[in-house]
Amino acid sequence: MGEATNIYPIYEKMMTRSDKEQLLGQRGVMVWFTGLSGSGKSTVALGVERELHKRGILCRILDGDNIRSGINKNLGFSADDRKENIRRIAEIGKLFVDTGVVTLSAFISPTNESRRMASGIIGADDFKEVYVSTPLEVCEQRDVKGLYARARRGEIKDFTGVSAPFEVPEHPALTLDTSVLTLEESVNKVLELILNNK
Ligand SMILES: Nc1ncnc2c1ncn2[C@@H]1O[C@H](COP(=O)(O)OS(=O)(=O)O)[C@@H](OP(=O)(O)O)[C@H]1O
Ligand SMILES: Nc1ncnc2c1ncn2[C@@H]1O[C@H](COP(=O)(O)OP(=O)(O)O)[C@@H](O)[C@H]1O
Repeated sequence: MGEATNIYPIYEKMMTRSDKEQLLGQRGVMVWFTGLSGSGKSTVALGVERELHKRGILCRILDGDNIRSGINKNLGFSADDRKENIRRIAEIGKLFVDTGVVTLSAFISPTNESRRMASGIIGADDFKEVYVSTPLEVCEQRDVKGLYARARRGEIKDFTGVSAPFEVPEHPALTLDTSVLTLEESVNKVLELILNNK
């Protein structure tokens, strides 16, 4: 176990990213949503996916439903586990981007350090950070899953925005406050970001 010493790269035999992008007629990119629970990351990502699909653009959403319940089901919400969660998501995302797929990631990713790591794994040119800046009070009022109420009662520890930190992104490509923008407006802004990424 440990070091993979007997593995030899086969990359020179593989079709390239550019071959795949030509096949699909599109460019791979990672749209990295970040924001509090309930801010609207998944809802906006779903809207974007639907619109891309209509335009014949292949898209993949990575979110808690397919990552935290699968490959990352051994991870919780300590600072170390969140970091590992993001690292694996970025590595998986990179595979999709390298296949020419428009990839949408919808995780809180609460720290600048973890988002920097994700950008480093994927490559800064292919990494578009979208900060869903919906205020905590609005997210808490929505309380889609009833988790804020439980966190306030002390039933969930280290809950982002309540008892664990969220660091505001320093230079996002886009900021969306879903308490001000309609869903359609947010979706259109993300679409514009993707479609202008030539
Ligand atoms: N302690 C704590 N803090 C924050 N969130 C919690 C916690 N426990 C469970 N949940 C639920 O898990 C979802 C966040 O998971 P993420 O993988 O996006 O978080 S992170 O990026 O690793 O910080 C988040 O879902 P979303 O609402 O989709 O963001 C919560 O429903
Ligand atoms: N303008 C809006 N844009 C996006 N979501 C909105 C908007 N207005 C209300 N919502 C609601 O806010 C909630 C956001 O939840 P979700 O997308 O799961 O957030 P996250 O993935 O960030 O945890 C959904 O119930 C959604 O219907």
